[in-house]
Order: sequence, then structure tokens, then C-alpha cells
Amino acid sequence: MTRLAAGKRWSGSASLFGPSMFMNACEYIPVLGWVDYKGFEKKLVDLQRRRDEFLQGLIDEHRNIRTGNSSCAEKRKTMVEALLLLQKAEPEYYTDYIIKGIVVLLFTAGTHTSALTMEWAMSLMLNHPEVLEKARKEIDSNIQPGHLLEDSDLAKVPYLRCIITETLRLFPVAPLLLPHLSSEDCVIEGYDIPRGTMLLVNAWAIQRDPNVWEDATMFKPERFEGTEAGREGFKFIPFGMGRRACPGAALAIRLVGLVLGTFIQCFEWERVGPELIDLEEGSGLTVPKDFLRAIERILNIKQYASSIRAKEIGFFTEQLFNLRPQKSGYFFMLSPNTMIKLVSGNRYFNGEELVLDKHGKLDDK
Ligand code: HEM
Repeated sequence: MTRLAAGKRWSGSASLFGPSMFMNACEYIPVLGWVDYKGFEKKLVDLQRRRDEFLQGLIDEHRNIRTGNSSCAEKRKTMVEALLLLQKAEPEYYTDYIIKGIVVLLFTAGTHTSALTMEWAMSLMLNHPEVLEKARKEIDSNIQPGHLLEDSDLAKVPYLRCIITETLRLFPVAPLLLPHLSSEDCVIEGYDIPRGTMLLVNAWAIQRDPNVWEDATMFKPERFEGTEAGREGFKFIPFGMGRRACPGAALAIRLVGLVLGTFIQCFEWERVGPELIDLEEGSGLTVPKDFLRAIERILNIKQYASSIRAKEIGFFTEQLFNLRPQKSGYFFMLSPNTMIKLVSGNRYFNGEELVLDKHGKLDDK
């Protein structure tokens, strides 16, 4: 097992999006590839070109900010800037090409996973209003009135962390982790596993195993109270384990905590009717909720804070409902402070444009 955990990542098909996200029939019936069946390859080439343009624009924009060619007076240190500084120190390695690769990886691995986890957590809380109420009370009693929750406040709201942990236990968004490859022959549970075998770990099943969890399928954030989340041995592995475990785990927990916490702090929400939110899982490499069905019924938000506050909070909603910012080039999932402009398209904000300044505050003009 140790050898496998230390093994290489399986690289899967030659897709631009990493292993197995889309099925390409040409990989199974090569003859179809000669005629580019369904124009798959052409679409990928086009997508790659557009993505490359977008990313190059992002790098150039940040390079200009750094060299003072931009009108942006204040210089912020964003992720891209940090990479550009590395480029200065090690130009042979940190080429634009490598930087673009890192950015793609972070976008791919970091955004969808976090947004889906938030969505699952919200759905679970809507089905368990007592949990939502407890979280709200915790926030209200530990965060000063009028102070919008910040990530430095998260240590003061441990129950919120329990909610996130329990959500990740029941709905790990990468239920089979990522495929691993055995680097040597080994034996697992009496089975001979030859070198080079693809290994999938079913984290979903482990995390719902009634032999290791009490009330395994029930949503009970309390089970993690007083425990150090993540120190559950090999029975809680939503971020994988070993040296190929998710490097973004700590960031994800903070990000999800900040968004959920702010949502709870600023809004009252409840189900539209007595019917529970459908927790049916969709399909994919990451597990989405069956989104379109769920969104119809998901929220009846009553505005809790002031309207300005509600607008500020709009960009979180934006994330939750998977709508994209119009302005390219900001690591909107990494920090609200780097958010400049968003167009809200969700039905609670009637499509009005939200313009946030560099501190994430609403720009009223
Ligand atoms: C709730 C959010 C997230 C979940 C559940 C999650 C889960 C995972 C899992 C299960 C793996 C594979 C681990 C394995 O196979 O052993 C992984 C890999 C990875 N994750 Fe995350 N992740 C999340 C957020 C993030 C974020 C925010 C980032 C970065 C911004 C990130 C970056 C990565 C990267 C780069 C890898 C590949 C690591 C490697 O191959 O060595 N993830 N993640």
C-alpha cells in the first residue's frame, strides 16, 4: 500500500483536461480518429488556443502591473505575480508556458471542487435547519455585529468547520480520488497487483462504511466536535493521502469556510417548501449535485443584512451557482481581495452588474 501511495499518478488519455473527464470514442475505436469523429480533436485544438490566449493575457497584464506599465496604482501580489517573480529568479524553468500550466492546474483542481463542496454543504444544511441555526448562533456569538466574517475569524467558529468536514465525508467531490499507478509489484489484501496497474481508491465508500462510522449515512457534524479534522486515519480521505494528496486542502477548507460562513452570517435561508432538497448525485470525475433539478428548489433567501452587504456578498453567490466573472485574469477563488469585477447573473440579484473594488468592497459608481 505504501508503495502505491508513493506511486506515480496515472496520466490517462491525452486529453487537455486531464484524465477521463470526457470520453472520446476515437480512443477506443482508433479508425474513428482518422475522420476526427464528432470533430473532437478540432474542438480541443480550438479550446486550447482560446485558453492559451486567455492565460497569456493574464500573464501580460500582471507583468505590466509589476513593471509599472499599468494604470493600476497599487501593486498587489497575486498568484501570477508570485510566479512571475519566480520566473525572474529561474527564467529557464519558469517560462510563460510553465506558468500557464500551473494556472490551468489550479483553476481545474481548485475551483470546481470547492464550489461543489459549498453547494453540497448548503443543501445539507437546508435539509437540516437545526444545523444551520447552530452555525448561525455560533457566528453571531463569536463575530462582532457589523463585522463581515474574515478568514482570520474561522478559528472562532469550529462548528462551521465540523459542517464542512461532515460534508466532505458524505459527499467527497472526488469520490475515487485521482487514479494512481503502482510503481512496483505489490500485494493488497492478498491480491497480486503488478507494476503499472491503475489503482482507484473509493473514498466515498470508505467514508460511508458502517464498520468504521457510527450512523454512517447520517449528516451529523457533531461527530467531529472536539476532534482534529483530518486526523481520522485512513477513514477520512476526501483530499487523498500521501505525497500526492491535494496540496490545496488547507486553502479549500478556508475558502469554503469563508464563503459558507459569510452566507450564513448575511442571509437567512430556508427551503422553498417542506420537501427536502434532492441529494441525488450527478456523474463526472468530480461529483456534482444534480444541479439543474436542485437549483429550481434550492433556496428561498431572505435578505438578512443591509442591501450593500447583500451586494458585496453577491460574488459568493456567483461562485456557488457556477457563474463566471466577466473580467478575466483574477483568481476569484483564491481571495476576495483580488476580485475586481463580476456580473451577477443569478436570480437574486436580477442580473445587475456588481463592481467590487480591489478590497472586495462594492464600488457604487
Ligand atoms: C473541497 C475542495 C477540494 C477537494 C475535495 C480536493 C480533492 C483532491 C483530491 C482527492 C486529489 C487527489 C489526491 C489523491 O489522488 O491522492 C486532489 C489533487 C489535487 N488538488 Fe485538490 N481538492 C480540492 C481543492 C483544491 C484546491 C483549492 C487546489 C488548489 C488551488 C487543489 C489543487 C490540487 C492539485 C494541484 C492536485 C494534484 C496533486 C498531485 O497530483 O500531486 N485542490 N485534490
